[in-house]
Amino acid sequence: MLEKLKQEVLEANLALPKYGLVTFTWGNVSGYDKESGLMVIKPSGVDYDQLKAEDLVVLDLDGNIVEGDLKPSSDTPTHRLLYQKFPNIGGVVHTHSPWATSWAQAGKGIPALGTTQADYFYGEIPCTRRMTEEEVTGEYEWETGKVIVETFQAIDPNRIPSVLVHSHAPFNWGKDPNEAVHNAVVVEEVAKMALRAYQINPDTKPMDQYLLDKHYLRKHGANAYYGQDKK
Ligand SMILES: O=C(CO)[C@@H](O)[C@H](O)COP(=O)(O)O
Repeated sequence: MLEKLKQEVLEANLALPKYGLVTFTWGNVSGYDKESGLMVIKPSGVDYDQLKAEDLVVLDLDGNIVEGDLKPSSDTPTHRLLYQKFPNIGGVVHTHSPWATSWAQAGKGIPALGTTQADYFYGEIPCTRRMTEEEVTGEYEWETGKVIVETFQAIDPNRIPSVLVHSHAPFNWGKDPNEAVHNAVVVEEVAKMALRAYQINPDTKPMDQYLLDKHYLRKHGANAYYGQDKK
């Protein structure tokens, strides 16, 4: 199981430059196996074209390294907390993809303006509040996870599998690393489309609820959870 998860995480990290989501090493993907309680994440600062399965770091959700010689991604605490707090997810992606990061820097969520977003997100992709000086100077990456979880108190993370961290960049998730990367690509695309829509028409309004329902619920079902559309 762990070797399979490592391969999935390796391929998902290699997909980041392939889809234009990263510059240098500004991104990381992890995967989580609920049965073993172990996660696998990219090592910090390693170029994607140098990355090998044996470089990946295996940890438990308390942050204890179980396997791997390299330093885990600096964002590991954020990934850990999302796995602890968001049941059903098995993959997390963090990038500084430029269009979505522009919305995060502006402190604005991405409204659902069209069916491209509605096929993956049941509404607006939210932006967190600003982090306090105490949070930033404290256990920063852990506190980043806490601000994300706080943002989802009234939002179902299964139905909106992405967030923009204010003044930082997007975090995305899914049932596995591959789906998390897929969602990260969609966020970058809808971020670009939304900004252009507002440039064309500053008075652009969010899409109608009936159209959002049609596209999201047709694809995910009324009680969809990752990997198990409830009938
Ligand atoms: O958000 C940041 C830095 O602002 C990090 O995500 C880096 O962009 C990647 O860090 P490593 O995964 O290489 O530690």
